[in-house]
Amino acid sequence: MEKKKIGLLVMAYGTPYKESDIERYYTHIRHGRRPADEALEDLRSRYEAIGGISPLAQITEEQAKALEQRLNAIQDEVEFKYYLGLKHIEPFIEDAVQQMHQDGIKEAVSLVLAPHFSTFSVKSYNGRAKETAEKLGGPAIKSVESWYDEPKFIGYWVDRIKETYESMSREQKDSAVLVVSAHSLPEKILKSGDPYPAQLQETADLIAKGAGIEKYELGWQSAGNTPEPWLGPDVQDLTRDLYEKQGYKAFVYAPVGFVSDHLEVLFDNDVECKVVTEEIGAAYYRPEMPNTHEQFIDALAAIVLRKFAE
Ligand SMILES: CC1=C(CCC(=O)O)c2cc3nc(cc4[nH]c(cc5[nH]c(cc1n2)c(C)c5CCC(=O)O)c(CCC(=O)O)c4C)C(CCC(=O)O)=C3C
Ligand SMILES: [Fe+2]
Repeated sequence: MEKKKIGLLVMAYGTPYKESDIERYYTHIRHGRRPADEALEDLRSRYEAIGGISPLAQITEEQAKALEQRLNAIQDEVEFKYYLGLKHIEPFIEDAVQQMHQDGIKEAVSLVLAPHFSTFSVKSYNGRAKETAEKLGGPAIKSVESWYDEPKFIGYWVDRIKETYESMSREQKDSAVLVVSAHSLPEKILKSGDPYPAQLQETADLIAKGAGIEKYELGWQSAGNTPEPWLGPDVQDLTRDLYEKQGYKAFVYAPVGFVSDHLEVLFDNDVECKVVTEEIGAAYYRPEMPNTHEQFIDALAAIVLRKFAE
């Protein structure tokens, strides 16, 4: 008998596919307002600094494929079929839902490739998916809201961080600090009781406990360039501040709000934070991002199956 097909809607931020996509991508992020030339040039130069374009598009696709494969390997009741839905470039979330509908998919599970819930990010991804499905009359979508405390996801970071500390000299290890971070958001999210900061704190506590790390700090990164206040401390400022107050000799960055190698990590951590650690003469460490690591794909599979069974 043929197995029932279940849509696996994998959603992610999206990135320009080529240099000439940068302008329309940035315009989409800005809700249709074209960025000023200077801002556009700034973004272009950051992509330039990480090799011209981001590896994110390819990694996202590989993650979705690996997750589909894993889900179909660990159960044989249904067949999962992945659909990629991006926030700021095609295939958009709406395109993916439309495709599931056309393919006759009646049930789907949606997952955002970002662990922490916020009204700014995950809520809008899931909202766009559900709204499109309602308009079309299907599929029925079960949405994962957050997975910041999934044991296998925590386990991924615990293992990477342990490996990192084990690679250090005794002297570094004795004066090292772990900086756990996520993308900053405008401070106004706090007024509506957004769970985002508390979820990051919990991820950090779980990872530190698992890795047996006592010295760790929460940081925010990649804040937007707007006049309103954003959540802080920013990871660069935090690095300087920690060095001045505690004299740490090694900084280990775990940007756990992200799951792939992309601009925010390859530039905001690997270039910008590194500039600061070099300035103060401290060692810079940034463990590998989850990408398609087996342990991480396993974590995602567990999360999807649990949601599907609800
Ligand atoms: C919460 C959050 C996540 C994590 C959750 C999730 O993944 O959803 C995330 C991820 C990402 N953000 C990314 C890229 C960008 N985000 C921008 C701007 C913004 N992000 C915001 C929020 C988030 N962003 C916000 C509130 C703005 C300001 C918009 C405005 O109100 O104006 C801008 C504009 C220029 C700039 O500010 O740098 C760019 C280029 C890339 C792709 C990198 C690549 O291409 O490799 C990724 C994975
Ligand atoms: Fe962003």
